[in-house]
Amino acid sequence: MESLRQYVRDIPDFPKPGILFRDITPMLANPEALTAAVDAMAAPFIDAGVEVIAAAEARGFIFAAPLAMKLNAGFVPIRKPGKLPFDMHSFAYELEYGTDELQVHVDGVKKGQRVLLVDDLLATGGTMEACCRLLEKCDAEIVGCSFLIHLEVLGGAARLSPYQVQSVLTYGQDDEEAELSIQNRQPGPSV
Ligand SMILES: O=P(O)(O)OC[C@H]1O[C@H](OP(=O)(O)OP(=O)(O)O)[C@H](O)[C@@H]1O
Ligand SMILES: Nc1ncnc2[nH]cnc12
Repeated sequence: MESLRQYVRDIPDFPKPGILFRDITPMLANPEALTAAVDAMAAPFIDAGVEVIAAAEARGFIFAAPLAMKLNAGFVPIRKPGKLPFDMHSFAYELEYGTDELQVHVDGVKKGQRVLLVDDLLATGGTMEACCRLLEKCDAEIVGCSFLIHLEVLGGAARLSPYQVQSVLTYGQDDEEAELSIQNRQPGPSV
């Protein structure tokens, strides 16, 4: 599965200075890589009795619908303010690069339904923690959280410690340091 890494492009200083952005658009553009990513995100939960996939917009949606179809589950959108038309639960949270708020319809998930939460990437965990809080307000049973990418150094997994957290690609301290040193390297003398 490490071969999927070649489809993740690193963009320094996006969307703010100091952020190393992990751009998954090359993976999305490749049919084999996209299929492999969805299959790997679903695999740990194939026999988990998942009834609903829930995910936050926008990048979470990309993986949520194919995972729902693969696991024979429904899909419940978690959206940013001003998008949902019916009564909703809300939760405000902090991001790696800002603050935001998420909402879900009060009847999106029924009491006791088994929900798998999905997102492209786990950084600080603020987004996924907000999603978990929203589903707890619905009295859902959270089966786990499935990510394509986990940025370990940002400590997001600890915020999700009550739940089973799975990721396909993990970027640790060594990856961050190696990539930062490449970005900072000065051109050497030509020989
Ligand atoms: O673990 P965290 O620190 O919360 O960061 C991870 C979240 O950040 C990104 O979404 P973003 O809010 O940038 O929105 P987008 O999906 O609309 O691009 C990403 O898709 C995750 O949802
Ligand atoms: N470093 C990062 N790269 C891509 N998406 C992100 N969302 C939060 N942090 C991110």
